[in-house]
Amino acid sequence: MAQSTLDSMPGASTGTVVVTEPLNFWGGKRVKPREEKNAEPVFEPATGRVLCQMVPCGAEEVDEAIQSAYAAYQKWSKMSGMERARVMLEAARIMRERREKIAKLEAINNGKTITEALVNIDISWKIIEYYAGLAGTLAGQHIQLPGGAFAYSRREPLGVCVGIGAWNFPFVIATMKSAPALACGNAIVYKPSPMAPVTAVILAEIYKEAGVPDGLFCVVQGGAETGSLLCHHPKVAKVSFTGSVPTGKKVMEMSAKSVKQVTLELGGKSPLIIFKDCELENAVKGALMANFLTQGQVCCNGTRVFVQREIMPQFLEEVVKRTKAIPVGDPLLGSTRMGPLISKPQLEKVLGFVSQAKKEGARVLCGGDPFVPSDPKLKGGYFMSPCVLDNCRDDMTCVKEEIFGPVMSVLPFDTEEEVIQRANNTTFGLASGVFTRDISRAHRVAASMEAGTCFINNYNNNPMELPFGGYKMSGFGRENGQVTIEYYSQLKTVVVEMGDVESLF
Ligand SMILES: NC(=O)C1=CN([C@@H]2O[C@H](COP(=O)(O)OP(=O)(O)OC[C@H]3O[C@@H](n4cnc5c(N)ncnc54)[C@H](O)[C@@H]3O)[C@@H](O)[C@H]2O)C=CC1
Ligand SMILES: C[N+](C)(C)CCCC(=O)O
Repeated sequence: MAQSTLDSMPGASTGTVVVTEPLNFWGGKRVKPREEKNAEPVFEPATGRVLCQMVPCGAEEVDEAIQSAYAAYQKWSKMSGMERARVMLEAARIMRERREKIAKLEAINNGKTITEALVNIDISWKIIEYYAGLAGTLAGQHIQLPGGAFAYSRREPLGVCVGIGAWNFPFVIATMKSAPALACGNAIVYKPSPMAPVTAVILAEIYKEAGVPDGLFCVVQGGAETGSLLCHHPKVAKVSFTGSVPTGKKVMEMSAKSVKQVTLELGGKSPLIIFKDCELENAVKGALMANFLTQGQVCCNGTRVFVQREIMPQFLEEVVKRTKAIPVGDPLLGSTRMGPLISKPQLEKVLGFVSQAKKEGARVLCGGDPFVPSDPKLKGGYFMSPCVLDNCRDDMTCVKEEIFGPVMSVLPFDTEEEVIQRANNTTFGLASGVFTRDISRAHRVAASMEAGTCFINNYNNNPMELPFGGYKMSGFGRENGQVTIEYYSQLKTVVVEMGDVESLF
């Protein structure tokens, strides 16, 4: 029964799927909600139809999940890195085998295109493979001390970690948090976004099938209240959060009460700087990749596109031509390149940013309107046409705030010095990008960016080998890459005396 939603995927099309199985997972199985009374409908963004009910977990359920994770942690943390790696590689293999079904369910729940969803699932099994590879390498140091004494350090897990995720990359975020956590010997309780609750439990089933101890990866459903129960629970050692800045601050505050470690992956308003000596075709493609993946709902998007004045006309002509040509529609069709936004309120919020931009003097070169696809079943979907805004100034709302939708703001600049200053004039600092053929300038600009990533001559290329995370209010801590091991483990120093104790007393 557990896998029936997934098993129905091959024949599923937009507007047909209803998910009825329980979406919580602990103790090695799906768990029905204790009471249904606070159930919230989850909508299929492409149709506006109800996909399933999300029933938030209360205090007792959260505690049950955490206790189950703790029991699993006791077993898992005693296994060697190589033993853990073997189980994780099996999980990666199963995930790869089911990639198409998982991608379909992800696209149905999130609205991203099937083409992108497949890339997301492929990133996910690669993340597990990557951390499986690191699991066997975890080690401490041996340090010699006077008189034959010595010390060594052990890299140990933290215990039960909590992951709280956003709705834009539901499966990737669950994997990005769980894979390094498990590689280091931790257990993890994961809370998906209430708007995208259906695929985290598939990940739980895969880990279970691969052979992790029951409880090692738990899923609890819920929103702010359930999230705050997790952040306050005394048995939780660490919280890794992906989402908005205001919620990130709350998570940090709550976690501070019991001194839990925190990783925050928050929002952005990243600059993409295009110099006149760039390869224009690539810069245009880069600007589209920086703005329109997952309907523009990506934290590291380069939404402030600074273009050197001399090439502005050519850049705009090309970028508008290509933006207008983006096929918007049914996310499950292979030819679609943009699906619906996550929700009606999100669509309204993004359209609101476009009208505000117009009021403040920006010019809409294309898009920015609600979009009704010709297919009748998509009439109730949350679609909009991708938008390019020209005539933007640094003080406009659309240039200062994270829109989280398919809206690119284009700004002219004259000199390198000026654009660096303007690019950094934001409280965010997640990513940045530069297009130029001048190799020295590229590295000079990269070094000047107050951001966790700088892409040179590309954008949004974030493979799992590379640390990902923010400067300034975009958060702290890193995900992906080798360094993330540091964020899911701690060092114990063991000091060994080989002679007699020299006492001062
Ligand atoms: N930069 C990013 O990665 C993201 C940015 N956003 C931005 O945030 C806006 C709002 O979207 P939301 O999904 O509501 O973001 P959010 O930051 O409120 O939610 C993210 C996660 O935190 C949980 N959460 C909410 N309140 C909590 C609390 N008090 N304690 C613990 N957990 C809590 C949510 O249930 C969800 O799982 C979006 O319109 C977008 O602009 C949203 C998601 C990701
Ligand atoms: C793009 N990716 C998958 C590296 C980050 C996901 C976090 C986010 O966009 O909210």
